[in-house]
Amino acid sequence: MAGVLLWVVCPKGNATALLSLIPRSGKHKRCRVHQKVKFSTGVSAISSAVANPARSSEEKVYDVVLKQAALVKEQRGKQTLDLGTRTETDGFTDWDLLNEAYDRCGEVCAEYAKTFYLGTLLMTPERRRAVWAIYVWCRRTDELVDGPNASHITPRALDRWEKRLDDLFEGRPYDMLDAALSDTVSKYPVDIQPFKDMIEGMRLDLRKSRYMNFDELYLYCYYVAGTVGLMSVPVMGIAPESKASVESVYNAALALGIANQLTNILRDVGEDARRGRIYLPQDELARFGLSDDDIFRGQVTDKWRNFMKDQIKRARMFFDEAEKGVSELNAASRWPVWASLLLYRQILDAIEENDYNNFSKRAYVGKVKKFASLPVAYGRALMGTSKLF
Ligand SMILES: CC(C)=CCC/C(C)=C/CC/C(C)=C/CC/C(C)=C/COP(=O)(O)OP(=O)(O)O
Repeated sequence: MAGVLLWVVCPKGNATALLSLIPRSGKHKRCRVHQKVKFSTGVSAISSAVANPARSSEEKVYDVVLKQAALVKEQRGKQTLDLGTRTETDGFTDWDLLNEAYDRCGEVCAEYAKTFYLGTLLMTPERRRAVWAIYVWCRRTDELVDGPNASHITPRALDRWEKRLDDLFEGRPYDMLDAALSDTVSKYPVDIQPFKDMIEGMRLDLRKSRYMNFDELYLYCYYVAGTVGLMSVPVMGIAPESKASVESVYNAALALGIANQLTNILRDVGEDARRGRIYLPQDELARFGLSDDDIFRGQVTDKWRNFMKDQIKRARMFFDEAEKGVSELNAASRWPVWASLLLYRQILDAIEENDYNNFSKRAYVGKVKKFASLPVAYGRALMGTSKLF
């Protein structure tokens, strides 16, 4: 996921430091999305599900959204989370060791996602370290297929990673980083499904290098990035004063993951093609008179520009959908989310500024723009709820 939240301003150069921590391997791409109902999002999936018995990826993913929302609602019904009262006899044994594990997660987050890390410092200490633990697990999972050992990764290795996940959810962590997550999932209404789905995304990436249509791509994006949004909401928390439905907040979180992944895909078209991978809907390429060969050739033509305009428009629609939900989060969680959203969204502007040459020019947001976004994000975070209900 790279970046789960994490992802924010994660200087690429820091990647190596993480490696020591993480089992590595192949290379995959995280998210992109959509089509069917033109520029649809999860919300529209409900009505289309009724009309169409053959369920789309969005409809299937929306079932997961509903399940996650139900868990949070159940938790909201209870008083407050009982945090910080663990003793040395329950669950994971040693309190000091657990604190050390969380600190290590924080270090990893600080190393790989600096801006996001800074934002987490505004959260309550309990939420902050829970976010770090989730971040680190996603990072490690991503590294399985995206790190230096990626070429050695097999479906069996992913099965073992999933078994480890089951164990940590049952309070049997394998190592200290798992122990931090194990503790987090015992305290917050975090469900295992999005974690399993992220592993499924890694499996998909091992066996698939083409996506026939947006529906297939959407599912991939959900697996590798939408899941991060679903994992984050229970920890970030919904503002007590929010009048939005829990489902709509989850839907916005899902949309942010999808938007980020689509952006990531559009930015990395050339890099992916050099690895033989095309994370763009084949039917949409054909509709614009483009084929795989055009991607491998890497010439920016008018056909390509028109295709890209359409793809960027879709990614922005997912960002728009996500923006509606940020102000429903707990006040202290909004700033890091806004900051990362604004920064990632600007990558789309950078692709335009590069005249759609995403074959040989990497779109990036310069330091000045990055820093200029931070006060904007802060200002938006101060604004209250609610555009969602
Ligand atoms: C909007 C609401 C209600 C909640 C927020 C919910 C959250 C935190 C959603 C974020 C989901 C997320 C961060 C998905 C990961 C997306 C992604 C493509 C990360 C890319 O990570 P890297 O591959 O490290 O990125 P770079 O290649 O740009 O370094």
